[in-house]
Amino acid sequence: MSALIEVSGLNKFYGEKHALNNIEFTINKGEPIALVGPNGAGKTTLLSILCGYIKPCSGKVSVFGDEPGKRGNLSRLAALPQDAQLDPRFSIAKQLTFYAQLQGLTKSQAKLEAYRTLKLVGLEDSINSKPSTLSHGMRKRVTIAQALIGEPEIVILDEATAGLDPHNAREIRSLVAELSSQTTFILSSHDLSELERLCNRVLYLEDGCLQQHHTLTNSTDTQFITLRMAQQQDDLIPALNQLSQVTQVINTQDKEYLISFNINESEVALDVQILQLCHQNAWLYRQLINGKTLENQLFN
Ligand SMILES: Nc1ncnc2c1ncn2[C@@H]1O[C@H](COP(=O)(O)OP(=O)(O)OP(=O)(O)O)[C@@H](O)[C@H]1O
Repeated sequence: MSALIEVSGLNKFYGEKHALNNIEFTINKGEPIALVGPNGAGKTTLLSILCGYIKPCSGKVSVFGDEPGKRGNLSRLAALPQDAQLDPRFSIAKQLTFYAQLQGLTKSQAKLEAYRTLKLVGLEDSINSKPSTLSHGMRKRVTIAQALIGEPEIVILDEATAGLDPHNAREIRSLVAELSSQTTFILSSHDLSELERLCNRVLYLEDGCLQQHHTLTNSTDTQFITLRMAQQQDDLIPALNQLSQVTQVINTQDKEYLISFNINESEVALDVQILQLCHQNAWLYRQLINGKTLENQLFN
């Protein structure tokens, strides 16, 4: 598999501030990547370097085998900043047509491309609307359509669903999932459950350092069960600890328990035993997940 992005020994300073500290990772074609980290961790700085907006102080960064931002590669990578804005003066069709023309399409090709991308985000009926007549969610979808112009191979979406209602957020997630076979998405978000659903790999930045580098496959994860209850149950932890396969139970947050266990082939599967336990005690559970949630992978 060819690497689309290769980063090694990357450092970025803003004056005394060491914003990125010796970062190293590779992104291959067709694997959606999540970029996670607390405020000020260096996510925007890293994304800006990948786009070629700012230069690293040291290290190697290669995008499509070239320096980031190389002219010939500009249409191959699109980035949607968190605060992307539309021009209030022009219809969304005009704006997207203009951006498509900037990529070298003729006016008629560009119009078709504007229609194609607006259709992808479900806005083909609003094509002649000005941004002020659209809802916040619709405007966000227009900016995502803009990022998809010209079918870029890499699309960076910074907080693509922030501020959207659940319906709109779901539409965007479906679109990303649908396009992931042909487009490599890099998604930055504070919504870990969203990233968990969409991404195979996670880059976790903290204070400029790449702290963890996960692959979200369940194969390494089968020794954990995450149990979400309808109510906090004081008797639950002692009862779970009585089950012979269970090695540890952590109350990770309100009503959520992370259960570590050793598989014993001769016994009834642990998830079944846990459900029986809930049934016998009339404890209402909300969700049982085989494995750890992304949040628990990062923080527990
Ligand atoms: N232009 C700049 N000049 C000086 N310091 C900067 C500049 N841009 C970012 N920083 C600092 O570098 C660090 C990383 O900032 P960055 O914006 O990359 O973090 P982030 O992870 O994107 O944060 P957030 O989640 O809040 O958007 C922060 O301490 C920030 O204050």
